[in-house]
Amino acid sequence: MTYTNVKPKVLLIGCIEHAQSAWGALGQLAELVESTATHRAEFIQECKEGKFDDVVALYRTIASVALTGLIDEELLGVLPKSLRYIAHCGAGYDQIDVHACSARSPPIRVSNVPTAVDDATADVNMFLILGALRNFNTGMNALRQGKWRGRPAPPLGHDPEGKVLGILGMGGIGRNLKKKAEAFGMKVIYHNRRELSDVMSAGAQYVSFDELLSTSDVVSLNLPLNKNTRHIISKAEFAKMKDGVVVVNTARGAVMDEAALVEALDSGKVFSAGLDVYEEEPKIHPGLLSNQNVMLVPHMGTWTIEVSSQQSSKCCIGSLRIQTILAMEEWTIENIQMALEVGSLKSPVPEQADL
Ligand SMILES: O=CC(=O)O
Repeated sequence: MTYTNVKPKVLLIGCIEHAQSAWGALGQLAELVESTATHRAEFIQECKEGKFDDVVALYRTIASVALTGLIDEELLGVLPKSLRYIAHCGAGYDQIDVHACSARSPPIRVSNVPTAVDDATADVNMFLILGALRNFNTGMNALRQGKWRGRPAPPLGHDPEGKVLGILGMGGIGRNLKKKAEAFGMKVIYHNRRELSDVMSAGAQYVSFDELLSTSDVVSLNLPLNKNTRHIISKAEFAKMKDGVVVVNTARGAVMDEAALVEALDSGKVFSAGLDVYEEEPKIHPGLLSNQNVMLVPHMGTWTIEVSSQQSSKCCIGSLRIQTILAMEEWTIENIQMALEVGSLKSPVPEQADL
C-alpha cells in the first residue's frame, strides 16, 4: 500500500498501558485516533457517525471487548471500508471473527502476538500444575482463616515426578511448558492438529486425542479457542480421563465446558484443577469458587515484569528488563508499523497465512 502526503489513520481501541513511547513514535507515521466509547452501542454509533472514516489499521486489546464487544460480522459491517488491518494485542484472538475479516473485500488482515507470552504463560501453567497436584489451595485457604492446614488436614498431594502430562495444543506455550514440566520429572505426551517435526516436539510423544485423555495424569489445555475447539473438553471427554486426573487451563475458558468440569470435580473424577481463564471472565462459576480443590488465578498469565528470551528481538536489546505486557504492546505496534510501511503484517494469524 502506498500513501501520499496524507498520513494514514490508525485507531486505538482500549489502552496502551506501557508502550507510550512506541505509540508516540507511530504518530510520526500515522494520524492516531481513539474511540471514547464505553460500550458497544456507543462504539457502533461512533462508527456510523464517520468518526473513524479513512482508518486503515486498528490496534485493539483483549480488554477492549468490554467497550466494543466481539469483532464480529455486525461490527465489521460498521467499521470503515478503509480498514485493512487489525493488530490484536494478545496471543489468543478468539474475540475476532477472522473468517469474516478474510471474507471482506478487500480482506482485513489480522495479527496477534504469538511468542511474547510463551514463557510467562507456561510459568503460570506450571504453577497451576504443581498447586493442583499438591492440592495447595485447601491448606492455603485454611491458613488465611487462622486454621493452619485446616481440620481435617487436606489429603496428601501428588508429586509431579513420573506423572504423564498430556499437552493439548503444542504451540509456543505448550512447547515451553514441556521443557519446564520435564525439569520436574514429568513425561510429556501431546496432541495437536498436526504432528510436529522431531525438532519441534523435542522427544514428546504424539498421541491421538483419545489416548491423551485416557493416559494423562495431568491434562493441560494450551490450544487456541475457535469454533472447532469450543468445549473440546466436556462431559464425554472427562469420562474418558483417568480417575483422579488433574486438569489445568491457561488457554481460554471456553475450550472447556466449565459446568462439566464442576461436575467432574464434585464426583471426584477430577482430583483438582488449576485455572487462569474462565468461560465468562470476570465471572467465575460458583461451583469453582466453592471447590477448595481448585487453584484459581484471575487471568494473569502474562502479568510479569521481566522480559523472556522468547520475546521480540527489539524488546531484548542489551540487558533491558521489559514487562511481558510492554513487549506485547510493542509487538502489536510493530505489526501496524510494518503494515503501513510495507503492506504486510509481522505476525499474521495462521488462518490468513495464505491470504
Ligand atoms: O491471554 C492472553 C493472551 O491471549 O495474550
